[in-house]
Order: sequence, then structure tokens, then C-alpha cells
Amino acid sequence: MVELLLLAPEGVVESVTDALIDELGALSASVEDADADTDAEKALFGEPGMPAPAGGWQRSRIVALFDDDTAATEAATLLLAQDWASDVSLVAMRPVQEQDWVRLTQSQFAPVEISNGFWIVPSWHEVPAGAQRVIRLDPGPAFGTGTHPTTRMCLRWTAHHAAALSASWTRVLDYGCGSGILAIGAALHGATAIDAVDIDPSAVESTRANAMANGVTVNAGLPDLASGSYPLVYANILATPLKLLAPLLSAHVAGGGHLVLAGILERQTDELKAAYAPWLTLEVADRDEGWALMTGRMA
Ligand SMILES: C[S@@+](CC[C@H](N)C(=O)[O-])C[C@H]1O[C@@H](n2cnc3c(N)ncnc32)[C@H](O)[C@@H]1O
Repeated sequence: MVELLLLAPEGVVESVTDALIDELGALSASVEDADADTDAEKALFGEPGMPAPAGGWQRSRIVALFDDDTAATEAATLLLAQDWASDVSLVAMRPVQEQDWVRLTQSQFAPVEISNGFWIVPSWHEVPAGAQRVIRLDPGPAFGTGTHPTTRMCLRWTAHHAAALSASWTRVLDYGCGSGILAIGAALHGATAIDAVDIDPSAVESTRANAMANGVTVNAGLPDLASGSYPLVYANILATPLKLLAPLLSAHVAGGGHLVLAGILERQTDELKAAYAPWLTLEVADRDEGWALMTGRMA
């Protein structure tokens, strides 16, 4: 296979990628910030709920993959002949080494130990010796493989509190379930009635599939599914939505129940504490790679 490396200004990036894929036979086209890691780099995405600081990168690096030399040459010639593409430049045309992409991807996801004997293990790996509780999970479209510190902290909290909190496992809510990993982790520690909700329908599907693959029962659906109060509520989202969701999430925590929040950077903990103060007192329960886990108990 052969790849074309192109540079394009903000205004034409979409037209270039559309033309490459729809008309010029590219097998794929990826777009990156051409100024990444330089002084010219500008932030593009803000946090959810905040306006994006810009509509696109000033200059994008586009990498388009073709079957062979002839297809790549023809595509480059046709593209660069368009008058709307006069500011697009061809930086390189180079052969791409054939790779075993499946093997390469799999090699990047190793088993993760959450706490003593509690593991997350991709389906293509042997279960490590000594593992007592195992979540079998492969990377998929939904967030939550166990490699992110926010997920790991929630699972660690689950493992450390399972024995002391057995009364809380009767009803559990995983709000923003992604892959369903927290719900599955709770089920493996004895939770029985678990609702897992997400605004993204593909996350709901992933949660259902992953729960089934792990042989546990999780009731997954869109956020409307959450109803009434739960002795234990998890929400690993991000600081801005967690602040907006404070009244709703607090209303779902039963008297004496626990709220476990993640997706919060260490510098954001005071804001979160203030947002939840009308309902409960949040404290930092764990820290990992600049992220904080905050928990609180309803009076
Ligand atoms: C960081 S992922 C967490 C996934 C998983 N619970 C974990 O701990 O790895 C956050 C998830 O929350 C979902 N989400 C974001 N905003 C939401 C909202 N307002 N209501 C429900 N789900 C939301 C996203 O679609 C995403 O799947």
C-alpha cells in the first residue's frame, strides 16, 4: 500500500478528505493538527458544554491510504489540479509496510490488575495466575477498557469497599456507563440489581454485550432508565457535566448511600465540592495521574 501525506489549510480540509474518500479511491484518510507540539499549536476542543475555541486546526496534516502507486499518483494529480485546492500541498508519497494490524492492536492492551486478584483481561489473553475476579473486556467503541486512571480508581474503590458495603450492593446505578465496566465490576463484587445508563446508544449496546460476555446481569439503557434512589451511584464523566448533573445524581442517592464521582482533574476538586455541597459533602478518596476520585455519603 501507498500513502499520500498532504498539508491543507482549515477551510478546505473537509473538501479534501471528502474528495479523497468519495471520488479519488482512498481507502482511508486521517487528519491531524500539522502544528501539534509546536509553538503554533492552538487548542481546538474545550470541555463538553463549553464553546470550542476554534472551528478547525489552522493547518492539517492529511494522510490518505491507497492500494498502490498508480492509485495514489492519480489521486494526487487530480486533487492538486482543482482550483479550490490551490493551497493544498503534497509533502510525500511513500510505501506503507504491511502490518498485522490485529496483532499490533492487541499487543497494546495487556491485562490490568486493579487490586489484589481483581483483573481486567482482554479476551485474547490468558487469565493471569492468582486472578480471583476477572472482567473480560476488549477495546470497543465505548470508553472504559480499564486503562484510564478514572476507570481504574472507580474499580479500585469498588474492590476496597465491597466487603464493608455489602448492604449497598442491592441496587447500583452506573451513570455514564460507557463499556459497562463499572457495572460489571460491581456485579463481580456481589451487586445484584444494577442499572447502567448512557446518553450514547452505542455505549448502551456495548454495556449489554459486555455484561453478557461476563455472565452478569446489568440493566442498560438511556438515562431515563435510572429511577428512584440507589444506595450506590457511580458517575465517571467529566467535571463540567458532573457539575450540571449535581441535582440529578444527588437525587438518585438513597439516604445513607454513596456517590462515587470520577473524571475530575485534581485542580477541579474544589469546584465539584461546591457544586454538590447543597446535597452532600464530597471528599477526595483517591488520586491517579492528575485525576481525582471524589466520594460522598448522603445523610
Ligand atoms: C469517561 S466515560 C466513562 C465510562 C465508564 N463508566 C468508565 O468508568 O470507564 C463517560 C461516559 O459518560 C457518557 N456521558 C457523557 N455525558 C453524559 C450524560 N449527561 N448523561 C449520561 N451519560 C453521559 C459518555 O457517553 C461516556 O460513555
